[in-house]
Amino acid sequence: MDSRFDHLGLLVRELADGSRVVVSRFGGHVLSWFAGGRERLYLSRNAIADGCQPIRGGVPVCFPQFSSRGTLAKHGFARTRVWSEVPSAAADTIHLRLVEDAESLRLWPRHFALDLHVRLHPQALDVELAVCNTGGDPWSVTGALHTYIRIEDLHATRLLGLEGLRVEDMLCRTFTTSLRDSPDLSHPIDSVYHDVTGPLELRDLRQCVRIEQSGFADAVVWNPGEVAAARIADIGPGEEREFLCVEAAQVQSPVLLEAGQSWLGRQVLRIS
Ligand SMILES: O=P(O)(O)OC[C@H]1O[C@H](O)[C@H](O)[C@@H](O)[C@@H]1O
Repeated sequence: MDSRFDHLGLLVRELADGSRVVVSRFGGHVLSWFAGGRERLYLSRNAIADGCQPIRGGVPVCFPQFSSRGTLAKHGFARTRVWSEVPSAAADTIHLRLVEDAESLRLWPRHFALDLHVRLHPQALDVELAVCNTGGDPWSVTGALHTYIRIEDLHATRLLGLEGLRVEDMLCRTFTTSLRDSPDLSHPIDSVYHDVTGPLELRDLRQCVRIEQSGFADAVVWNPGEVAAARIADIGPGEEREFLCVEAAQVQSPVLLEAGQSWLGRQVLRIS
């Protein structure tokens, strides 16, 4: 990891096998996961590290709104807030918390606690997001763990395990059933797959990453493709071929939490 992000409040865990995770308190954002001898997450060479704007890459937390499906800023505010570190008894775990403050209450007048646990295992990264309604009235949220997986070459990548699922193509604005064994990654993709239960498998020239999720009902697959990526300032030239976003998400059915209720969502990446 380069030093651009050092001022954001970085937390690091390392294991004896050389694996390592780096998490920023700004955004509650996993920036890097090094495992099996190489980096497994994409972090843009042009990522903005000004402590105000979202960081392009890693695992942004989208909360309390997914994308532009609501009145808040795109993907909500959690990815641009400074989270607090909570001491963890487990040496392999980073625990961060975000609760409401005057600014969040102005944007979204709800009392909440978000707890992010990032656990590093020898061949796996486990990211868990707990959402608690700490206020007196019910509310609902959408959101995601917006994971950018680093790949060798998008055009030689396949994402398996989505066949037969209901899919919303957000580019074509259609709902269909996914018939292919892998989505077509030679074109821009922005799709929400519903009711994901089984593991997904991302395969490229050098790796196989197994992606498991629980709590989150949906998986969003996103890559802007060459033309749109060229218009996104914080994606470096040609870098769109170096990542595929596979997001554990709650999009179709917002999570409704009564006062005092909690919800838990998790995504586990495992290399082999
Ligand atoms: O550029 P961002 O605000 O980080 O959003 C990046 C992307 O996130 C999700 O995957 C959405 O489905 C896309 O529509 C969006 O473009």
